[in-house]
Amino acid sequence: MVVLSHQSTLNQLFLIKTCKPPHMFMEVPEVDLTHSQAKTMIVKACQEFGLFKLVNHGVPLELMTRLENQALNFFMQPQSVKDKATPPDPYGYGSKRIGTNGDMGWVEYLLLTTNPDVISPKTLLLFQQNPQIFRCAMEEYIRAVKKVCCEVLELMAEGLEIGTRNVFSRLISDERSDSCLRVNRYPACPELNAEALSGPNLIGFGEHTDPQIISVLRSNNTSGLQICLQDGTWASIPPDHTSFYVNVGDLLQVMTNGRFRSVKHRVLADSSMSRLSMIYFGGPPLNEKIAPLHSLVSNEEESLYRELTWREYKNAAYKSRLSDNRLSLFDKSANHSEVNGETQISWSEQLSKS
Ligand SMILES: C=C1C[C@]23C[C@@]1(O)CC[C@H]2[C@@]12CC[C@H](O)[C@@](C)(C(=O)O1)[C@H]2[C@@H]3C(=O)O
Ligand SMILES: O=C(O)CCC(=O)C(=O)O
Ligand SMILES: [Fe+2]
Repeated sequence: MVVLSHQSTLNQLFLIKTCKPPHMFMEVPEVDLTHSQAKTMIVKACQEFGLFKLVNHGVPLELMTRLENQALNFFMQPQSVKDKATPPDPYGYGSKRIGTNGDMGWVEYLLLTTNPDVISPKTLLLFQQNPQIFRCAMEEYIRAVKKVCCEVLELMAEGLEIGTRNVFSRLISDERSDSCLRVNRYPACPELNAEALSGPNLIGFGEHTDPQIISVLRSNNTSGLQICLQDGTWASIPPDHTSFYVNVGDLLQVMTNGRFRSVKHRVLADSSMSRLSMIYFGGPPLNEKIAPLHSLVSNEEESLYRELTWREYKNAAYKSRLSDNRLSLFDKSANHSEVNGETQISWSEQLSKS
């Protein structure tokens, strides 16, 4: 058994008994944003994996590292200083606790809204040393990543042969778009070293799908991200600090009527290197009605999901545990399913009763 230095019960919570996959998963689809066939490659990847690596995206490495360094400056402060920062509600600084429903991970993070009006006073208190430099780095990064995100969403619409090119991107470019930026730091955990190849792993961020439309992730060169493949096995994604990994979120699965997979993913901590990731979560305005697009549904019977607003879905998601299947709430077939002649009470019904 792995003996963690502090031996706290808390640490035990983060251990899972899977063996580390021996190899990196090298079959992750790679899409060159400037390639003439990018739209076809994106659609294929989103159907098969729900994730792809994006290269030639045009965002300068310097912009990424500037924000990364600002975040590291923040994380390197003494814990007592960080603990005085805004607790995540949901925005702010958090450590080990993810969300408010009991999920824990070997991670500390900043969760920030991308809406500049909301960024201002409260969040800026987090960055005591030089708030303006942090703010500037963040705003420039968000502007660049949002542009890439919209380009990708337009290629998705084209690839799916939906007449309206901006059917997805308009939801993110809308000034009321409810998007956010998360910066996660997974500290190295040397205590894992002894049994690194066969022993249990340390969960940095437990398995989940992202509730929004799309997520654009950039990390340093430390591995840890894994996706769940269609056969249920976990595959380790090779890190690349110059590229983005783009993954499908729940709302995009709904809008594409299940053609795109909102991919289940998780992060494992490393014994020797800390991982720093920055994820842009593209969400629509809160009042936006989300439903399968008509052009992707041949008749009403084939529509897999009922209509929802992002507000409704977000509220439900934030009441759920990380690994819950939140989409079952809006899955027409799952809600009142009968198994062996008995009506199953779905997770959503349990939720509304609680
Ligand atoms: C346990 C939770 C954390 C989370 C809100 C939730 O109740 C379920 C979804 C979680 C998630 C996953 C993707 C993003 O990291 C996130 C910001 C989001 O929108 O949904 C987190 C939420 C969070 O950390 O507050
Ligand atoms: O930190 C990472 O690499 C991924 C984290 C993640 O999936 C999330 O914050 O939703
Ligand atoms: Fe995620």
